Amino acid sequence: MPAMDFQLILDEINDELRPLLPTAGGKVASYIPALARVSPLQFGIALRTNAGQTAAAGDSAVPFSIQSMSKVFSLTLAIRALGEAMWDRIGREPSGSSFNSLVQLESEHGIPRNPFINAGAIAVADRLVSQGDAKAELLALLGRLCGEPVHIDAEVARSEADTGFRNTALANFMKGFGTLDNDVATVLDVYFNQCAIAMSCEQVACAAGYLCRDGGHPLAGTPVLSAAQARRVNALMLTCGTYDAAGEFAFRIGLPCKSGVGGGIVAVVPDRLSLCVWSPALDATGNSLLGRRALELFVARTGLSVF
Ligand SMILES: NC(=O)CC[C@H](N)C(=O)O
Repeated sequence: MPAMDFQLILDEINDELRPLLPTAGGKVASYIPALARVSPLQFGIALRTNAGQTAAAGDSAVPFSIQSMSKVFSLTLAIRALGEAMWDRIGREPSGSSFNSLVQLESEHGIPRNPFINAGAIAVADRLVSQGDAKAELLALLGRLCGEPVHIDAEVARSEADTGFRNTALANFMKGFGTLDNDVATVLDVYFNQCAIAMSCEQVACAAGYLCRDGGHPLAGTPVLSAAQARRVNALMLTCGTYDAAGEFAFRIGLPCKSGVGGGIVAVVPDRLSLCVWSPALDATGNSLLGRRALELFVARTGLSVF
């Protein structure tokens, strides 16, 4: 099989989608004021192969708010620290509900369906708070994974905290059920700050590289997770990573994906490559509209999919 020209493929996707930016529709996440100010007229895509080859197009070097893509990395830290015990109070089923939904928590006794909906990620943040300085550890992990320092956008973090009424409700509700060990304000501070980490497509594509390498560090090769743990994170990304659009993503794209309301989507082709696409305008399920289209085009052009 001839080697694929990934740079050409990403250039073609950028050329095809960029002209659609003004008319494609979708909306930037307006419930977080600092995100509402981001221009929707941006599109970037980047990938890194297991051989270390990189390709990138469009606004691939522009840092953006990684938002819920951070949940992959916080889950990774928690699995590293706790192993199987990580799952004592967090489920592994798709929710079929929106990312910030409260509705299942009541009948399910405060146990969040999975670690990628907000409730689940807040419960993961609680586990990390019990382990030490969660914010510092997350920044250190991401910095090591992409080989460059990353930082928290303080304005976005403040904005999230100022308007995080639903997340505060989720955390209090879980605290009432005994799902959280630590105080709500401390846990939410970690959650809001992890969502406010700023990274570019190129950095995220590199950082997620352990998920297509059986858990091996993308730059150093040392284990970040075991192969079995990495496989499970990928399974959760496929089934739960894009919330109530996860079935549609599996159907149309067929790759483990994790989205964020900053407009980023990180995707994994196991044993092959990791990629990240970013465009801030979101569809009704909170997933990047053109990001999804870009992944569909990528899979159609390359034939790469887990199915
Ligand atoms: N889907 C997301 O990216 C949601 C993250 C966002 N910070 C929130 O809590 O609402």
